[in-house]
Amino acid sequence: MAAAAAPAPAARRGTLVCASLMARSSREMAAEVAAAAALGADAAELQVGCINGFQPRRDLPVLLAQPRPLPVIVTYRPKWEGGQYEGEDEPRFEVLLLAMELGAEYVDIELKVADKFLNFLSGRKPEACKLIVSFHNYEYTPSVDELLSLVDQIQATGADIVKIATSATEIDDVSRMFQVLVHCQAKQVPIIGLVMKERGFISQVLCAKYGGYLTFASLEKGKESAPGQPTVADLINKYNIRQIGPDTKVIGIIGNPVSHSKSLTVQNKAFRSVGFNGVFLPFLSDDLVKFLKTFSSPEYVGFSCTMPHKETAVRCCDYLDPIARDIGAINTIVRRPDGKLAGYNTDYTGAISAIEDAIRASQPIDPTTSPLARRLFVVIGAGGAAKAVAYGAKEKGARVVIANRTFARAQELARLIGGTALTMAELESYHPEDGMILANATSVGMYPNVNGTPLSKEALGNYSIVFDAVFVPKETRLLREAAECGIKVVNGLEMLARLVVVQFEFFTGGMPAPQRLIRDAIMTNTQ
Ligand SMILES: O=C1C[C@@](O)(C(=O)O)C[C@@H](O)[C@@H]1O
Repeated sequence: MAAAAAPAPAARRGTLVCASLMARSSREMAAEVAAAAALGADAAELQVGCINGFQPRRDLPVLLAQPRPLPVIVTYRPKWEGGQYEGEDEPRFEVLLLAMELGAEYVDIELKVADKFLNFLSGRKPEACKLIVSFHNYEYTPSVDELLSLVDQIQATGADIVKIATSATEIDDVSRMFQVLVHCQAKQVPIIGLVMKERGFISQVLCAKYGGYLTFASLEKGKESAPGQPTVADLINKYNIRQIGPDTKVIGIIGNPVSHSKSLTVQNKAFRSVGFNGVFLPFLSDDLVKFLKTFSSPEYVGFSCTMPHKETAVRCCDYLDPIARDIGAINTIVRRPDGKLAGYNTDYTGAISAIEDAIRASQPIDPTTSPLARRLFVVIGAGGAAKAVAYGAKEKGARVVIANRTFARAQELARLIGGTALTMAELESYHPEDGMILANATSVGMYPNVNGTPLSKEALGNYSIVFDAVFVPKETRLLREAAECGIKVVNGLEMLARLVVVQFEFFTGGMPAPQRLIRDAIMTNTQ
């Protein structure tokens, strides 16, 4: 999105969090409304077509009985718009009218039949009930012009609230919806504008930044009414949607996959703890170049890059940290105030400082020099992570040895950094001196292949420290066997905790990171 400016604070009201409910009976749905209220939702959408054997005169009074824990939207979606109802329009209109008469705060009607519905109502809509006129596209997101024309068509029906829900085929689609939200905000048109499906996820959170009237959420995982919907609890507790406003800075992790990343929980928690007005989101994207072009406005201040973008990211930056340039991979991008992108590699910082700290904790060492200086440092692997660890160790003055299954790649990396290469067979008996450090920078041993290990237990006895960049599981087979040999181990979470701290400081423009909180969240959080 070429810089859709966020609306002025004064024009903004809080975006409502609405639990969209699809229970099979009216009692169950009424209980879910109460559960949604307990989770902190502001409203509930009652998808009455999901109720088995729905009998409006029996079920609506149950659902709309006063006092109600939350204001409700009554939706009775026909099959032709992705719902369950298969009959004629008129009986459905009768149900919506009954819902209005029973005090529903909102009723949803599809754009296609909105005029017909209003004719049917002929003035019988109670003043207090707001009419949402909705349009859904379950396949794609139209152009901005087409979306704006839909807004006009919906407004022309006399709708109180415009609702447009489209689908994302790529994350960039969402930016068009944001432009529509901004346009409507300026014109004071209440709009629910969301992009469904996994790649549209950020729209459900960031609509709060762009003045969306309401966002939908599920009561719990598995109960989504639309693909890619967040839970009420995640919107409120993980993404801090109540704190999101026009000035909120946007940060996130770009990659595929990204939804597993611990950074989502940890960075948002850390932002909240220091009062930083930012939100950290999953940017599920296969095209980094396009993503950075699309989300180029100044409030998108930082990005964590993960697979498969760490190398492409180097080419996207206007400025590169010198070591990151040597490594040829970055995992952190910061947008500078002049709009230029700066790239850093915090993987190597995280890994190297985790190992240094472990050495410092076990022996008194001159704090002015690195405890890695002059040590023999063996790296297993020759990919991006290995490059980062090897460059980091070299920079600290270690003598670096690279071992890799494909020996030619070990030789190439060794040549690049000025080290030595070994075959994996040679590594088994490699023991030129005591006090060596071993770092696994391959994915061997990572979940689900937890039985894998890059080096035999017998060979581990040659080292005084063993580090594993793998952090799922926390204790890999390599680390377990090293510990059994009495060797000091450093796990990948130690690296992650440190790299996330550095990323936090980049993303917040230098705020001191809440290190204890980040560490605790990384060590305990299972996601
Ligand atoms: O390896 C990692 C972890 C990470 O992917 C995450 O899930 O937080 C983020 C990356 O920037 C980093 O290099």
